[in-house]
Amino acid sequence: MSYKIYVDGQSGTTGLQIHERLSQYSDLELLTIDPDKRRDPEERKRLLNEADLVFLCLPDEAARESVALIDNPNTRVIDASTAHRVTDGWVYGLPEYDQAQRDRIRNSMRVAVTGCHAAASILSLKPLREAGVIAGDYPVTLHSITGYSGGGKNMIEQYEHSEDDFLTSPRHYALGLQHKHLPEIRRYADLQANPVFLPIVSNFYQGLAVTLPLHKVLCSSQYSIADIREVYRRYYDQQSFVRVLGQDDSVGVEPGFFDVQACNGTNRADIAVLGNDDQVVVITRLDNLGKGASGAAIQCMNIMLGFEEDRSLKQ
Ligand SMILES: NC(=O)C1=CN([C@@H]2O[C@H](COP(=O)(O)OP(=O)(O)OC[C@H]3O[C@@H](n4cnc5c(N)ncnc54)[C@H](OP(=O)(O)O)[C@@H]3O)[C@@H](O)[C@H]2O)C=CC1
Ligand SMILES: CC(=O)N[C@@H](CCC(=O)OP(=O)(O)O)C(=O)O
Repeated sequence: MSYKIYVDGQSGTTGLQIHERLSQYSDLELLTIDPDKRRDPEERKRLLNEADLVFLCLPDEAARESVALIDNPNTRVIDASTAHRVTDGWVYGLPEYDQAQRDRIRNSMRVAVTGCHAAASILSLKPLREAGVIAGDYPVTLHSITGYSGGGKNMIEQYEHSEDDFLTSPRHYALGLQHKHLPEIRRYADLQANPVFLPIVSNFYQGLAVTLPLHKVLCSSQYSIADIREVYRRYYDQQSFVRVLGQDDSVGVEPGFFDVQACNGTNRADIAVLGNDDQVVVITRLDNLGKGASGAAIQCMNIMLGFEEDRSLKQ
């Protein structure tokens, strides 16, 4: 059977990448909208209801509008926006979250793909919470360094076509500590309070790394750095898109420096446990446009439609 697929927001950063990946599936029928009508609710409604599965690659408000336009009970939705990630009736699109998540995704009509910062944060936090290395009231701090494509078309335009000097250096943002990914991080890492989360956007196109400091005195029992690495190893043992870096693995091209862009072009997340037996940091990197957006969305589609999970995705 050939499924009909529609990408709402097909000309945006994430939409274009999903389209490109879908063009490798000769057994799917891609529905496309006339570019002049791409914001026309009537035309979008027609396509949304004709499709077996739709990707929403839109700002949050437009994603909510698309969902409201769907009245075909058989149309399945994969939403790349922040709109539905902690909404009842939606499944969180992170297959590696726990043992049951793939089945939840497979059986769902509504899947919300993770935020890019959130994916790296939750992949770091969940095994530690599950093993009891940190408790739910652990005071979590997260820093995320991201390429500017994370900000979509407008930010790409700003970085690539402006002469402004301030864009040449890294910029902290979300300074009110209320970034839109906090609700999903808090819920899926099962934390009692919001982490202190501070992202930093820098002058490179794509790639992201979240740093989680672990203060050993605050961890529930005395885990060595090797024990912590082992917790991740065991947790992600069966996951082809998560790699736990060993003590001797290189984390960057140049010794002593971490490479934020090493997962670019893949759907992989790398987790590095660094430091020493007194102080540990966990750094998780991924491609914000891959595992952080279009790659994750395609991975969810593969699961939902019964394809090989890694079809068209690089590890
Ligand atoms: N970039 C990234 O790394 C990530 C992005 N996301 C999320 O994915 C979603 C899309 O992001 P991204 O691709 O970066 O954004 P872009 O700004 O690059 O693209 C947004 C797209 O949405 C379209 N659009 C906006 N408003 C409407 C509307 N009312 N009706 C129909 N179409 C509309 C735009 O159309 P037009 O061509 O007319 O401007 C554009 O094609 C967002 O929710 C974003 O937060 C998620 C994870 C990572
Ligand atoms: C650099 C930059 O601005 N990045 C975006 C994150 C992109 C993303 O993951 O957005 P969604 O939550 O909508 O999926 C931000 O921090 O808001």
